[in-house]
Amino acid sequence: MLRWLTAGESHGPALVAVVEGMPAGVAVTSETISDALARRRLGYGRGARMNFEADELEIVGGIRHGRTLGSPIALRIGNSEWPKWDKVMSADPVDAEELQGIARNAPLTRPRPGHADLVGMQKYGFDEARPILERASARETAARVALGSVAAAFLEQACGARIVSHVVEFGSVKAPAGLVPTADDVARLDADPVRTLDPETSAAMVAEVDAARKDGDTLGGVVEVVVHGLPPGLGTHVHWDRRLDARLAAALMGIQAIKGVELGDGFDLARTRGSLAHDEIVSTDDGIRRTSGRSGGTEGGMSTGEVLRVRAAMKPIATVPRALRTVDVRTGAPAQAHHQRSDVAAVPAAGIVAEAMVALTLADVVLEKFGGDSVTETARNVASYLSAMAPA
Ligand SMILES: Cc1cc2nc3c(=O)[nH]c(=O)nc-3n(C[C@H](O)[C@H](O)[C@H](O)COP(=O)(O)O)c2cc1C
Ligand SMILES: C=C(O[C@@H]1CC(C(=O)O)=C[C@@H](OP(=O)(O)O)[C@H]1O)C(=O)O
Repeated sequence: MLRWLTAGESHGPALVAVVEGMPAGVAVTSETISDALARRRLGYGRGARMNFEADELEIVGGIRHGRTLGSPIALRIGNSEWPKWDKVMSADPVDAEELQGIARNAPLTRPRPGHADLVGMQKYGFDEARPILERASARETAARVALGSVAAAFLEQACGARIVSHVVEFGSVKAPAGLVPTADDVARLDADPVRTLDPETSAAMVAEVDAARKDGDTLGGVVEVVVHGLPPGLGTHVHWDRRLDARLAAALMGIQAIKGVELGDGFDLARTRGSLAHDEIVSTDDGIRRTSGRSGGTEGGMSTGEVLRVRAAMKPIATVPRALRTVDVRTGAPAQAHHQRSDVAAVPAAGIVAEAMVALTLADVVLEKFGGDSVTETARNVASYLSAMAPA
């Protein structure tokens, strides 16, 4: 079983991530993890911070000479913003005079609708939003992506599964239906400003972001994560909380600003007659297969062995430049929500985070089913299961 945890604030010294339960022998280097971190910074619509901040990766433990050791893997991602925030975010008390005149220390008393500010202050007993937004911030997703890159390496080496994501909706622009990327499309998708397959759609999405920025507004969208090469039978029909689709939905819903998840054609299936909604089963030279992929690669809470396809809907960024109505919690008077530098949209980045969450979820499920103290052992167990599987 895989256990993992992240810690750290958006403007603190660093993010920290630990994963425990990863088998030994997984080939992974600083480059594997740094490349994943760099992919998360891509994407049209992100704010200034993405340009000047670097994710400073340090592998603290769990990997030696490019292979996991089977011990907990501990990663540190330094925030290069830290020197500007060392007083405001200091762990130890700072003299009031030292804080005076630091503009970024001004109390944030005008909570943003759609962010964690207000309810976080109410629940945790703070009179301003800084202590809440620091952890609610999706800066934390860098730590997940770092861990996700290790999980993705394990999946590929244990069972040949490869993960890719793409943007299928950005604001009101939709990618043409039926375009499903292969694992070899990753470089092409990463080179596209909005990580979508169709060039015309890409241009329209870029224009949509430009229009929102010009209007002082923000956007959301929908990303799809696609996994090729998963074995059938991950997850189970016997317990609600061990269904693969339920676990994927929870993992994706656990990403900041994700408000909807669907497996395969999800909500569209609800509008379709049964005769057209399901994936018919046929016998082929390649064994028993499905003729289509509407279910998204799960039936009865188990992977079918077909392509896994899961979508996540991201709401528009809450820090709207054309600030929304709120209340100044100091005075109770009507006010405009605070607005500092922010993303116009982060949909392409959310796709990379979604890949990481899917990788961590699938790695956990694969380890539950196949076990293994080394990745070689896991791979052997997968091969043995597949060779004995019937009917096939
Ligand atoms: C990659 C990524 C980047 C984000 N960037 C911002 C941002 O710049 N400004 C903002 O207000 N929200 C941003 N968000 C969304 C907030 O983190 C999120 O809305 C907030 O934590 C409240 O959580 P909730 O939307 O799930 O209710 C981002 C989310 C993701 C996944
Ligand atoms: C820093 C990241 O994303 C941040 C997520 C975020 C939010 O409110 O979620 C707000 C912004 O931070 P800031 O207010 O400091 O500009 C984003 O830049 C990152 O993804 O690395």
